Amino acid sequence: MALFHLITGWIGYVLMCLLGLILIVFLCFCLYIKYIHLKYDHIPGPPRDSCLGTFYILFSVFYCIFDRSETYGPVYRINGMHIVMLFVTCPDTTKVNLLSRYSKYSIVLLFRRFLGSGLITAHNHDAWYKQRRIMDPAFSSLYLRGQMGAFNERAERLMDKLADMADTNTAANMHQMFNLVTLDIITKVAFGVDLDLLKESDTLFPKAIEMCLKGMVHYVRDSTFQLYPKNKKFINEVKESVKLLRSTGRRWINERKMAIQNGEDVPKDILTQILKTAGKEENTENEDEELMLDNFVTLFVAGQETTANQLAFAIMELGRLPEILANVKQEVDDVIGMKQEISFDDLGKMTYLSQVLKETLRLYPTAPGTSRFIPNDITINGIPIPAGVTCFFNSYVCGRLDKFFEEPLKFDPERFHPDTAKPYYCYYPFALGPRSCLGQSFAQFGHTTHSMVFLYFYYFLYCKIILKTSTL
Ligand code: HEM
Repeated sequence: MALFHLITGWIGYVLMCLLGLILIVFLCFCLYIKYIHLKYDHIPGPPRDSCLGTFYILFSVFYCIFDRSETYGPVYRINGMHIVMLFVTCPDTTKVNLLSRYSKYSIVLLFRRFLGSGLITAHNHDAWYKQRRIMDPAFSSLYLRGQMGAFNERAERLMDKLADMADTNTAANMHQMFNLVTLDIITKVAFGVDLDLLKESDTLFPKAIEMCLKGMVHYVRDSTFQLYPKNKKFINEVKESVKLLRSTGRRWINERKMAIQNGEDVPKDILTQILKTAGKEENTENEDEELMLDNFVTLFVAGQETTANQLAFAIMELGRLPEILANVKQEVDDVIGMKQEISFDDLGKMTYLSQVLKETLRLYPTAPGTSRFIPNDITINGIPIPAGVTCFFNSYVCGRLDKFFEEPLKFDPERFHPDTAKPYYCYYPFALGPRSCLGQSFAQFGHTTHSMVFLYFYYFLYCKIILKTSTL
C-alpha cells in the first residue's frame, strides 16, 4: 500500500511538473507572438487565418501572392506559423538586396540530402564563393563555343524525331520532348555522358528528376508535408529518386576520377570542375564526396527543367501568335538560311528571337523567385523593417504588375527591343547580383544583345525547330 502511495505520489508530481512545463512553454509562445506583433505589425499584410498565423503560405499559387501585392503594395508581410516573411516588389529594395551578400535558404529534401550545400543552396558566403569561382570556367563562352557540335547534334536528333512523328501523324508533346532533349544536352555538355533519351525512351532518369522536383515543390509549399502518413508512398518515391540521382552522380564522378588517374584526356567540363570542389575545405573525404554530389544534382535541377519549361512556354506562345512566329521565322531564315550547322556567332545575330525568349520569361519565369535573409534593420518604401526576416522576391509577380509593364498579360517581344529602356529591377528571371544564375553570366563579357551562356545554346533549338517547320 505504501508503495502504491509512493508511486501515485510520484506520478502526481511528474504530472504537475509536466503541466507547469506546458504552461511555461505556452506563456513563452504567447510572449513570442506578442513580441512578433509589436515588432512587425506596422508592415501591411493580410490578417492571420488562425491562431497559428497564416497557415497556408501559398508559395506555388502565385496569383495569390500577386493579388496581395496589388492590395498591400511594394512590401507586405505574412506570418506563416508566426514566422514573418516579407514579399517585396519594390525595385530599389530588390536592387539593394539581390546585389548584396545576403544569405539564402537550404533544402534537405524529405529527410534525404538533396541540394545540400551545392551552389544554389549554400549558406556560407565564403564556401559558396569558392565553389562558384571553380565552376565559372565550365560556363565560359570559350568552353561552350567548343560544345557547339554537341548542341547541333542533339538538336538534329530532336528534329529527326519530330520529322518521324510528322510523317506518321503522331501528336508531339513538346514539353516532354524538351525535357528529354535538355536532359540529353546537360548530361553531354556538363558531364560528358551520351544518354540519347529521345531514342532510348529510358524514362527512369527523367522520371527521377521529375519526382525530385515535385517533392521540392511540396516541401517548399509545406515543410510539414512529410509528416502526414497519407503522403508516405509519394515520399518514398521521392527518396528513391534522390537516391538514384545521387548514385548516378557517384558513378559518373568515380568514372571521371579513374580516367584522370589513368592520365586520360578528359574534357574541361562541369564534371571536371565539380571534382575540383573537393579538397578545398577542411572537409573529410565523405563530406567532399557529398558536396560534389550536391553540385551534381544542383546542376540538373537548376539547368534542365528551367530551360525545358521556357522552351515549351515559348512554343506555346508562338503557336498562339502567328505574327510573332512569322517574324521569328524571317529572322532565322535571314541569319541561318540553308546552313546545316548553326555557329556561336549566328546566335548573337538573333535579336528578335532573344526578345521572344526574354518576353517568355517575363510572363512565365521558370524559376519564379528567390529569397534573402535580412540580418540588419532596413527601410522599404518608407516602412521600417526590423532585422531577422526573410524577404521573397518574385519575378512572376513583378512581370505581371501593370505599374511595371503596360498591358502585362499581352505577349509582346517589343518590350525587350534593344532600343527600349531596360526594366528597372522588376524583371529578374535569373535573379540578380552575386547569386544570380550561373548559366546566365554572359553579361559579364560585355555582350549586350544576349545575356546568357548556357541558355544561349537553347536558342539554337528554336532556330532548328523554326527552320524545320518552315520546310515540313
Ligand atoms: C531558363 C533557364 C533558367 C532560369 C530561368 C534560371 C534561373 C535561375 C535563378 C532564378 C537562380 C537563382 C535561384 C535562387 O536564388 O534560389 C538560378 C541559379 C542558378 N542557376 Fe539557373 N536558370 C536557368 C538555367 C540554368 C542553366 C542551364 C544552368 C546550368 C546548367 C543553371 C545553373 C544555375 C546555378 C548553378 C545556379 C546557382 C547560382 C549560385 O547561387 O551561385 N541555370 N537560376
